[in-house]
Amino acid sequence: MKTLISTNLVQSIMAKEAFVKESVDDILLLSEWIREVFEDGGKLLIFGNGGSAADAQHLAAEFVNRFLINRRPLPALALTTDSSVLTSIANDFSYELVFAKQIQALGKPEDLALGISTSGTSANVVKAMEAARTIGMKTVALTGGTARPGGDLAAICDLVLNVPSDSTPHIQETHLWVEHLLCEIVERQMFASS
Ligand SMILES: O=C(CO)[C@@H](O)[C@H](O)[C@H](O)[C@H](O)COP(=O)(O)O
Ligand SMILES: [Zn+2]
Repeated sequence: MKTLISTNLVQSIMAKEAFVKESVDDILLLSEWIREVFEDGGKLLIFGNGGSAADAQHLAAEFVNRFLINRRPLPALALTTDSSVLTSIANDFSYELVFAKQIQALGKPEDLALGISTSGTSANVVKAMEAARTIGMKTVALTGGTARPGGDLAAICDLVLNVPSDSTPHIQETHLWVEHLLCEIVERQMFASS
């Protein structure tokens, strides 16, 4: 088990290193887009399944409450939290529409849709991105994979930050890392006095 621990740790670090090597410019670009959305009166709408649903909620909480700096609340909403909305859409229509219908209800052109999917192929995330595009929102995906980087989301999003790994847990660990990093960059750019 000690070998498993050290191997797992090395592979997790390698996933993050490979991601940064490929995507450092896109991380900075996304931080600029998020800052612009907040400064221009828009909001983040964030969604994903399973562990990525937890990420969506985690990230929204960092922006609405605070990350490292006490400052005004920033508008970010996870589309994964209202069980009445989620179950009624899934029950009456299909699970594929649970995020898309919320995007149609809440999304404005000045908003940014942030979809989180380790495969890039989850149909409900894809349909939400299509809905966001129709509204004229910026569309960004955090994804993973090596054979088809970005999966189905690659073709329909304005920006895809892909973790070049085939391990779902290590992709998720990298997503959480970059989500925290984005919070730190945006907070510093908007609120740090020095
Ligand atoms: O957390 C994990 C696996 O580590 C799972 O809950 C995982 O998020 C779920 O299987 C998701 O449904 C996977 O969806 P996606 O990342 O491919 O869009
Ligand atoms: Zn997980």
